[in-house]
Amino acid sequence: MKKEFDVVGAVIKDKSGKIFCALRSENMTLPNLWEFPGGKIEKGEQAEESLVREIWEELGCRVKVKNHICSNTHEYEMVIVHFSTFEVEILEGQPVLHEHASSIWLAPQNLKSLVWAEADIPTVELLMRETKK
Ligand SMILES: Nc1nc2c([nH]c(=O)n2[C@@H]2O[C@H](COP(=O)(O)OP(=O)(O)OP(=O)(O)O)[C@@H](O)[C@H]2O)c(=O)[nH]1
Repeated sequence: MKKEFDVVGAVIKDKSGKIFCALRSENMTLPNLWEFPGGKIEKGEQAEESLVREIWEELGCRVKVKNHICSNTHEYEMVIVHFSTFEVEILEGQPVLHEHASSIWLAPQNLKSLVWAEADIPTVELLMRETKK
């Protein structure tokens, strides 16, 4: 049976509405794919707590979790990921890459220029649709 994980991802926007996108490094699972920073929810944690912890570990900044954006389940070859994204606001500091290979701030309409982890596509599409309204 495939392992299943609950995973949270952060949608961080700058003042102009650009979104922070992070590139998974070669030594991570799903290497060289773009993602929303975040990670697995650990036992006993709420989704929001995990996101605050993961962003601190991965990007070294303090964030506040705002609204829920999207939840979906994606079945990869090896694992099943239950993925939820939230908009987060940076309270202190600026993202510094501790684990990712690269990062870029992109306007929502340009998000599809990157190759995303498959579980992230529903969030990407929702963010792109929102800006067209
Ligand atoms: N952080 C994050 N993980 C994602 C996204 N999309 C997605 O499919 N995942 C998957 O969800 C899982 C989250 O793991 P993680 O980023 O916490 O990685 P980890 O260090 O705990 O473990 P691992 O990299 O050894 O699996 C990975 O299997 C990753 O491939 C995303 O946007 N952000």
